[in-house]
Amino acid sequence: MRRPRSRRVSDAVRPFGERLGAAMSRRGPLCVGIDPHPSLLASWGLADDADGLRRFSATVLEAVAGVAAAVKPQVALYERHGSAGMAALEELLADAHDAGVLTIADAKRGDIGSTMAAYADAWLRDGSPLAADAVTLSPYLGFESLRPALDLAAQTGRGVFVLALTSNPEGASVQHVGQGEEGGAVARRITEAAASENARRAGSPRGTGGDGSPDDLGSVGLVVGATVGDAVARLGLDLAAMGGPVLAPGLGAQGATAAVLRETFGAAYAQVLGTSSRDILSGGPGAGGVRARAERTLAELSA
Ligand SMILES: O=c1ccn([C@@H]2O[C@H](COP(=O)(O)O)[C@@H](O)[C@H]2O)c(=O)[nH]1
Repeated sequence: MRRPRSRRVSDAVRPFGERLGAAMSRRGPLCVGIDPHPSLLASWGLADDADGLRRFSATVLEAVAGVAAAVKPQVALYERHGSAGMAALEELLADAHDAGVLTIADAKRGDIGSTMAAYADAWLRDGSPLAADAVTLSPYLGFESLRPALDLAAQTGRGVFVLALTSNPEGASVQHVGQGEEGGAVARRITEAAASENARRAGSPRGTGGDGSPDDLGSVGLVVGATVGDAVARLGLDLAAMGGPVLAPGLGAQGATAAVLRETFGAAYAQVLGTSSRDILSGGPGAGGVRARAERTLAELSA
């Protein structure tokens, strides 16, 4: 039987950027990805079904609740189980909320405005069964097509992470286009659009506190992979001026290290939330093994 759900309304007064900044100051800059791949479920001795997802998710949450600033469930890995998988995701989102851990739904949504409003409603509306603290968005239909999500997130104290420079090698074929031309590369234009959005919402420049603490972050963040090498500098992405958090996947299984992350982001490092999934999750099946890997990753990111 499903247990009663928490209401999961936003705490109205505090925007996502502020809440994430506080969590990063308190716990450090780690986001743990919850990616229940079939191979991981098997190595944990769990069935590749909704019950397996539930047990996996609950163990990871228990393991990292006091360690990670946020968790990032990979929606596709719940969606592949249909409605039962999505119910398991709903439970994880509610449990994380109750445990005081911020949630970033990695759904990579993006569509024409009218449909975008429905995606926004699903992930960012108070009382929605799938409401998370933030959701990842794809700007391939144009940054402005994301308007319904940008507006609803601002209204409900939630956040978005817009794909700018993804961690996969194929991303460059789209995201680097325009480099050297007036206006710059696609990734730079997305970064500038996010900067305008954060500045408009704040009414004043946002950014880090200047003391290395993620103070006063905006609620519109970007996804920039930990594996992008010198592309941030080469394409002229001004992440400090962007003012929002930077979600950086690619640690561990995709080859990036904490040292690489520091080198890649330089002055904007205080805004960076490093995220790792498989490398930490392979510490299971016990919560202790997952926690140990999360603590090790956090120590490296905080060193
Ligand atoms: O550019 C991106 C955007 C999202 N991801 C997602 O992050 C995790 C990474 O998992 P690892 O096991 O740590 O490699 C996964 O859910 C991706 O879909 C990304 O890797 N890169």
